[in-house]
Amino acid sequence: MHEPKFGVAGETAIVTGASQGIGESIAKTLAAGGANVAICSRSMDRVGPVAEEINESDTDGEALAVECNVRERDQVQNLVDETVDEFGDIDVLVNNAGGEFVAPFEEISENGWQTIVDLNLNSTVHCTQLAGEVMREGSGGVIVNLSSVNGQHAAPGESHYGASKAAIIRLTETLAVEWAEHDIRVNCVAPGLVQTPGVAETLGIDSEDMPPRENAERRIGHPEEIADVVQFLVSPAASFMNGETVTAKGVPRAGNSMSQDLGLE
Ligand SMILES: CCCCC/C=C/C(=O)SCCNC(=O)CCNC(=O)[C@H](O)C(C)(C)COP(=O)(O)OP(=O)(O)OC[C@H]1O[C@@H](n2cnc3c(N)ncnc32)[C@H](O)[C@@H]1OP(=O)(O)O
Ligand SMILES: NC(=O)C1=CN([C@@H]2O[C@H](COP(=O)(O)OP(=O)(O)OC[C@H]3O[C@@H](n4cnc5c(N)ncnc54)[C@H](OP(=O)(O)O)[C@@H]3O)[C@@H](O)[C@H]2O)C=CC1
Repeated sequence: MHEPKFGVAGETAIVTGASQGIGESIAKTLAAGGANVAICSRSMDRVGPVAEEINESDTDGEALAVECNVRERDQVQNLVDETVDEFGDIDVLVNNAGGEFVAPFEEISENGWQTIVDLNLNSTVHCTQLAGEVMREGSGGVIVNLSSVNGQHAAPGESHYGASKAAIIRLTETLAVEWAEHDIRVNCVAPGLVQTPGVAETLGIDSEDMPPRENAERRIGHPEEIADVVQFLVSPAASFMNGETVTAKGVPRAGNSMSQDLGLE
C-alpha cells in the first residue's frame, strides 16, 4: 500500500516575511506539521510574537524569530547562521517576503524601481544563494519562491512588480536544473489576490472592504490556501515536481490578474 507523504516533521525551514499575511500562515502551517521554523521580518516587535505564538502552541515544531531585512545580504547571512546555530541545518527555504506599490510605469522613479526589484527579486537571490550553500554542503533541500499571477499576466500599474515576479519564475526554472544534482528542488507559487494586511495597505482599503471571498466570480484567497500549497511543495509528496510554478487564483479564467479580481481592468 502506498503511504501518502505530505509531512514535514523534523525538517528545518526558513520562512521570510513571516510577521503577517501569507508568510505568517506558511510558518504556522509548517510548524503545525512538525517543522522547526526560522522566521524573519524587518522588526522583532512584529515577528517575535508570531514565534511566541507557535512556541506556546502544542505544535511539534519550534520557532526562532530573527530580525532581518532580506534586501541586505549581510542580514540574510546572519539569518542563515542563526538558523544553523539553533536547529543544526536548513532543509527548506520559503522566499515569501515581498511587496509593491501601484503606479504607472512613467511615474516610477529609478529608486522606486530599484526598491521593488530589491525587495522581490534580489532578496530571493540573497536568501537562495546563502541558504542554498548550506543545502548544497548538506543533504540537499527544497526551495519555494513566491511569485504572483501578476508575474504571469500583464496588469496596469504593476510593471516593476510584474517584472520582478516574472523573473522569479525563470530563476526558479533555471535553479531547478542547475541544483538538481545537489538534490535541491526549487518550485514557485503564483497566488492571485489574497486577503492580507499588505494588500489592504497597498490598495489603501480595509481588509473588510475587499470584494467578498465567497463571490464565485471574484474569489479572493485566504493566506492558509497559499500555505497549504507551499506545504505540499515542501513535502516528499512533491518529490517529482521541480522547476514548476503552481498558480493558486481561485478562478480558472485566462488572463486573470489581481487588478481584474478587483474590477480595476
Ligand atoms: C491591483 C493591485 C493588486 C495588489 C497586488 C499585491 C501584491 C503584493 O505583493 S501585496 C503584499 C505586499 N505588501 C506590500 O506591498 C506592502 C505595502 N508596501 C510597502 O510597504 C512599501 O510601499 C514598499 C515596501 C513597497 C516600499 O517601502 P520602502 O522601502 O519604505 O520604500 P520608500 O517608501 O522609501 O520608497 C522607495 C521609492 O519608491 C517610491 N514609491 C513608493 N511608493 C510609491 C508610489 N505609490 N508611487 C510611486 N512611487 C512610489 C518612493 O517615492 C521612493 O522613490 P524616490 O522618491 O525616488 O526615492
Ligand atoms: N496578498 C496577495 O494578494 C499576493 C501576495 N503575493 C506575494 O506573497 C508574498 C506575501 O504577501 P503578503 O502576505 O500579502 O504581504 P504582507 O505585506 O501582508 O506581508 C509581507 C511580509 O513581509 C515582511 N517584509 C516586508 N519587507 C521585508 C524585508 N525587506 N525584509 C524582511 N521581511 C520583509 C513583512 O514584515 P515586516 O513589515 O515586519 O518587515 C511581512 O511579514 C509577497 O511576496 C507578495 O508579493 C503574491 C500574489 C498575491
